Formats: sequence, C-alpha cells, structure tokens
Amino acid sequence: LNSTKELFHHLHHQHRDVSALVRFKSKADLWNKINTSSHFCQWWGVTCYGNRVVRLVIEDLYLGGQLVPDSVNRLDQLRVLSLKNTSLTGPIPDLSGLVNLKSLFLDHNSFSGSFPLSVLALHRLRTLDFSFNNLIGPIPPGLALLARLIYLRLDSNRFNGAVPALNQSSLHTFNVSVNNLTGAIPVTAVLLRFGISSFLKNPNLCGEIVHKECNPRPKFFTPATTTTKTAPPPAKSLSQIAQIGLPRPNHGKHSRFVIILTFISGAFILFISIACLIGAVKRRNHTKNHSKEKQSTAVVTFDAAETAEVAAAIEQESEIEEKVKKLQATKSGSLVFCAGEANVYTMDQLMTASAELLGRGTVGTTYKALLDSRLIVTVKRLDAIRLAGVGRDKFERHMESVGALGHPNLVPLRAYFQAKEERLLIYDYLPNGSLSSLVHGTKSSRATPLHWTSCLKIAEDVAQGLSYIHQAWQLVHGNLKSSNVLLGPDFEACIADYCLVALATNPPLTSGDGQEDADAAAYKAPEARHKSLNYQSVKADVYAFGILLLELLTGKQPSKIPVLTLDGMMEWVRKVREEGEKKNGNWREDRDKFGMLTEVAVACSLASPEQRPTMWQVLKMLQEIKEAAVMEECELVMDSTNSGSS
Ligand SMILES: Nc1ncnc2c1ncn2[C@@H]1O[C@H](COP(=O)(O)OP(=O)(O)OP(=O)(O)O)[C@@H](O)[C@H]1O
Repeated sequence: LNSTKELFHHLHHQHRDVSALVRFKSKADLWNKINTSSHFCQWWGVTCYGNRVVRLVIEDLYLGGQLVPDSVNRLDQLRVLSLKNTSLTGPIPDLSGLVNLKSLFLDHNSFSGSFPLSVLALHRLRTLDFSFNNLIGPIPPGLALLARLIYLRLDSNRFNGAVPALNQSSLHTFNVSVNNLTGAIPVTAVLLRFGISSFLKNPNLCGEIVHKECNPRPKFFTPATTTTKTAPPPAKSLSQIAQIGLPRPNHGKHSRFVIILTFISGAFILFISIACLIGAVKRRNHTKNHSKEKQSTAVVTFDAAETAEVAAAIEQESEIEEKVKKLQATKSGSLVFCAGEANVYTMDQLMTASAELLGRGTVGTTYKALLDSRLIVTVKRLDAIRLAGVGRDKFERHMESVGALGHPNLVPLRAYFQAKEERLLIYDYLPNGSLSSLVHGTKSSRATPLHWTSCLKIAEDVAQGLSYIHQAWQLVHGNLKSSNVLLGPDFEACIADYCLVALATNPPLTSGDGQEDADAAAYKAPEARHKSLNYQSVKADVYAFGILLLELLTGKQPSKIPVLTLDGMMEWVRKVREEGEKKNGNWREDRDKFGMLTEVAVACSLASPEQRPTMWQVLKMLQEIKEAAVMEECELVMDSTNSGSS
C-alpha cells in the first residue's frame, strides 16, 4: 500500500513538473525554439533527477515571450534556473515556490518592473543574477537575510534608492553598478571588500568606497529639480518592526502614562502649527530652491478653518498647497517622521500610550511606550533645561540630519516632535538590553564574561556604526558608552543616543551617583575633559571606543581601567582574563586574539588625538584580526583532516 501511495505521489509531482514546463514554454517560447517532441526530461535545457526537474538552463536563445506566473514557479525540485540572454520581457513573476533553488540567472533580458520580493524567501539561494535588465525601484534590504548568497549581480538596471547593508560573509561577487542608486554606501564589513567598480555609474552614491564625500544634509540644500539628492537610507516600517517579535509588555507593570502632560491643548497645537507653517512659508521664500525637498518630512497639524486661512496666504505657492492637501489627509499630529517612515501613528496615539520608565540619561528621560497594544517604541523626552539655548530651527535641522542616518548598527530614529520646550525623539525599542547589562549584569541578570569572538563581533558592529556616522555623514556620536550600545533581535550591537550631546547647552544635573559619574567620565578623551561641556570630535569618539573595548575584554567598569603603556595594558588584560578564567572554570583562552584586540583598544585610547586611528582604520584592524582567525581555523581543520586520513 505504501509503495502504491509513493508511486501515486511521485506521478502527481511529475505531472506538476510537466504542466509547469508546458505552461512556461507556451508563454515564453514564442517562436517554438524549444524542441518538445521527446520525454520532458529530454527537452532542451532540462535535467531531471528521478524524473523530477532539477535544472532548467536555456541560454542565448531567442524566446521573446514572458515568464508567466505559475509556470517555472511550480518546479519545486529545481536547483538551477538559468534563462540568461533569451529576450524575455515583462515582470519577473512570483518565484517563491522554488524552495530548493540555489542559482537563478535571469540576466541579459528585458525584464521590467520591480525586484521580485518572492526571491527573498529562497533561503538556499547562492547565486542571483538580474544584471542587464530594465528593473526599477529599490533593491530590497531583505537581501541581507539571504545568508548563503555568494554571487549577486544587479548591475545595468534602473534600480534606485539606497544600497542595502549586505553583510553576509559568504558574498564574494557583488555588483550594483550602472543603476540610479543614491545616498551613502553602508559601511559593512562585506561591502567594504568590494572596490569602486562594484558601484560605478550611480552618480548619486557617496561614501568612502566611491571616494565621494556625502553631504550631511543633502535633502534640504539641493535644488528640488535636480536628482542629485542623497536618498534616505532604507528604513523598516513600524508595522514591520511590530512583526519581528518584540516582546509583549506586561500591562500590570505599566502605569497609564500620558507622555506629554497638559501643555498640548487643541488651541495650542493649532497655534504652533500655524506658526510653523507660516514660518515654513517665509523660509521657503528665502530659500525657494530648497523647499520642495523639505516638504516630504515636515508634518504639521491644523484643521479645516485654519487650513483655508493659511491656504489663502500661500495661494501662489502651488507646492505648499500640495502640502496642505497632504497634511489634511494624514492628520498625523506634529510628529515628523524620518527617512521615508510611514506616518503610522499620530501624536494623539503617542500621548495616550502606556509607558514605562527605562531610565534618565544625560540629555533626557527614556520611556518604553506601547502604542495601541501593537507597537512598542522608545520615547526620549529631552531635558528642556539642558537644551535651553537650542532654537526651533537648529533643533529641526539637526534632527533632520540625524533622522537621515540609517545603518544596521544604529538604533533607528523614527520620528521627532517639538513644541515650545517639549522635545521628543521616537526610536525603535530594542528588546535585548544594553552592552552594559551584558558585561556587568543587572539586578535580574548576571554578568557574562565574553569569549574573544563575542568581543570581536560586538567591537566590529560598534565600529561599523560609528564609522558610518563619521565618514558618510560627518557627524559625531559624542556619548559612546556601554549603556548606549543596545542588543538587537539577533543580538547584533546597535548604537543608541547618537549625535544628541551636540544639542546640549547646559551641564547635566548631577545624578548624585558618584560611581556612575566616574564611569561616564572615563569614556571622555583627555582633550575633552577641560574643554567646553559639549566638546566633541571624531577622535574623542575613537577614544570612547577604546575604553569600551577594554571594558568588553576585561568586564571591568570604565572607571577601573588604568592608564598604562601598551605592554602594561597587555599584562593587565591578561591578568584580568586569567582571574576570570579561574572563576569561570573551563575557558580556553586565545591569548593572541586578546592581545591583538588589546592593541587596538590601546591605540584608540592614546592620550594624543592625532595618534589615534580613525574609526575606518579601526574597522580594518578588527577585520584583519577576524580574517587571521578564520585562516587559522581553516588550517587547523585541514591539519586534523590530513592527520585523520593518514
Ligand atoms: N531604543 C531603546 N531600546 C531599549 N532600551 C533603550 C533604548 N534606548 C535607551 N534604552 C535604555 O534606556 C535606559 C535609559 O537610557 P538613556 O539614554 O536615557 O540613558 P543612558 O543611556 O543611561 O545615558 P545617556 O543619556 O548618557 O546615554 C538605558 O538603560 C538604555 O539602555
């Protein structure tokens, strides 16, 4: 009975393969070039295994038709699909049924439409070639999740938007040249491996790899009619964030909390909003060329009567009228959403969210807020006294720059708000705590002594995020420390609180906790200690990174890290690790690797800023350590294989 069932099953699948091929041929092969007179496994380009199609390779043949839905997509045993240079047209259909596919070549055709998102579901994919087609729209950031990808060619299409932050170490061929991509090339270890040739002929790409400096605020200072603006980096939508499994908060713990208390009455919002809009119009008159771009992010609330009044005042301004219509439609409060973020919640919803205090920091108080029982965000309420001297425009301009940053190792800023002295920043909520809790423990969790590979991974993540801030956007973090490095859903390190201290005009109120202050002070570079209160520089960030790396390697609080020469520091780190080893039993330390990481940390924390490396150089050093370790590992495996076989 079983074998009858199996036979039936097999025949059913075979039939599926035949009908898939027949449908493919009927719509793609307009000139009947594929000979189908024999058994389907003998068709031109078809290879079977056990009468199931595993390869379909038809190349350099004029087919001229379309790849229609429900044709090749039904070949669920297919490993290789290559239809290169076959003059196919139309969109690339759903391919999510090709669950076993390893290689997909659709290059040198005339495929149009957008990148087929179904490809992102093909987790076995190693080779993907869509080059030389007419594909348009963004390259999906989800490509970064195809962990086995070795070969990716998307060159010579019409793709636009940002380069996704690919970082799968398997990738050895990558090309997105001759497209319309824009913005800063993400600084990931893997993308850094590829030279300028992988990115050529995308006139609006910038960053170290293409030797072109990015403008930190291109959106607002580039004439709207040109296309030379830097596109906002890709940002996950808030609904996507909700889907990636943020933990459900305990409602019992949440106090019903109205984030902004009493100052926003309806009339007040109206007043501020109209003032903003009129201000915007005035500014627009001064900088006529620049206003168009700004419209995409500025969002102001007002109601119908005031709309009519304001609209009358700006009758001649057709672009502003557009804005009026858009704003009437969205009614999203005075929240300004960053980097293309959809307006998925309003100020009202944010105000009535239940919130939990996460902590008080240098520039404000941070809450975890639950919006409509569906979305968790982090809200930072900036300290009005610390930011007292910062005007509305300055704040807005600064947040526009910060909001345009986008990198896998930065906690995304989603929106911001300001009214009178109230200023809020809305970030993604990262569920896995901070690096500080990981290294030093909390009330509820014990400290974890980190293996050198974890130290290296975290250091590399932080170096990537920081290097991106420095070189692509020429901003400065200003407050790097372990409580500002958070762990993402995959325990990747993400930098928080970036570029905020620049706004502080008054010193913080002392916390009264001497220990905490001493630790915070230990990250400060010597040259910054006696300068003005918000002195910052890229080299001061590098210094803080050095201290953070020593904290990671030793598990010691920053204030307990001594100032030593290289040899002294090597010795101290070794001793601390050995003590940890005794306490924690069976660790097999790799002293060389700790030594190399210590050298990097010491170079970063040198007293003289000129002698410290740049974050870019630090990243390279860390990558060299990683590559050396991988080589060693390979040699070990080969040695043991050889000795096993002899
Ligand atoms: N996006 C976030 N997701 C999850 N936790 C966060 C987030 N941002 C901050 N936190 C946590 O909230 C707490 C308070 O953060 P906050 O930034 O206000 O202070 P801090 O990091 O201690 O000091 P500083 O303001 O100097 O950076 C910290 O424990 C921090 O790890």
